[in-house]
Amino acid sequence: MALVPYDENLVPGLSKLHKSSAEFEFADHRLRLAQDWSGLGVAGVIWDAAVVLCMYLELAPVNLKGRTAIELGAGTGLVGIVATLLGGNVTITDRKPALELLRDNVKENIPSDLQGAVQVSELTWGEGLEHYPSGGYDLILGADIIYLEETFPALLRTLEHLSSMESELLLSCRIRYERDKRFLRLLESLFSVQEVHYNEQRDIHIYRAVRLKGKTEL
Ligand SMILES: C[S@@+](CC[C@H](N)C(=O)[O-])C[C@H]1O[C@@H](n2cnc3c(N)ncnc32)[C@H](O)[C@@H]1O
Repeated sequence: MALVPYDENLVPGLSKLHKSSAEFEFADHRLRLAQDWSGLGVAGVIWDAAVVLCMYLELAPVNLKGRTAIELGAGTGLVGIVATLLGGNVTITDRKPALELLRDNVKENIPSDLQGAVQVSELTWGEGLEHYPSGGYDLILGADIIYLEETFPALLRTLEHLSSMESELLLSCRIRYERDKRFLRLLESLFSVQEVHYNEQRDIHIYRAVRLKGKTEL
């Protein structure tokens, strides 16, 4: 449950200019995450999709215990941190500029006995995928990562590379534009996609996807 959920409506205002922090309570832990809009833009703040995905992971029957998970486009790392606290072995990823803040947030919010269950690493969609095990993750997580049409083919390639027939993909997002729906249709070329949750207050959808049998080519 979020103690002080991030309010996206504040972004166009003063909060844009400053570094700040946001507090949450998830998985019986009090979390305090640093944000840095001025330095990192969209990667430096916590989006509603992340908060709603954490609520879903905590309350819904998503089993993380002992499972391998990877978070894509993690930004400040809230989802990956909560997934680790819920028992997952989690790789939290984003582009290089976001990694310093991510590492700081992981260090601050994951107790020392769980630090071995989490790693932060660079992953720009579609690049250097050979560094990540093909089909190597039980759970692939992404909050508010469907928004740049030019990244859609690389994002889909990344999801294909990371997933096996047994993997589960959970994507949370606000549908802002037609192009967001276009990505979901693209996703359906390789995955069976189902909406499993809608948070009306925050207008956030969560989609669960599993690989379609026999579909391996883009
Ligand atoms: C809207 S933010 C969401 C951040 C975080 N998941 C959240 O919900 O709070 C989008 C994230 O996707 C990342 N991103 C955008 N394009 C990317 C790419 N080509 N490869 C990897 N990450 C990317 C950004 O760096 C940013 O962290």
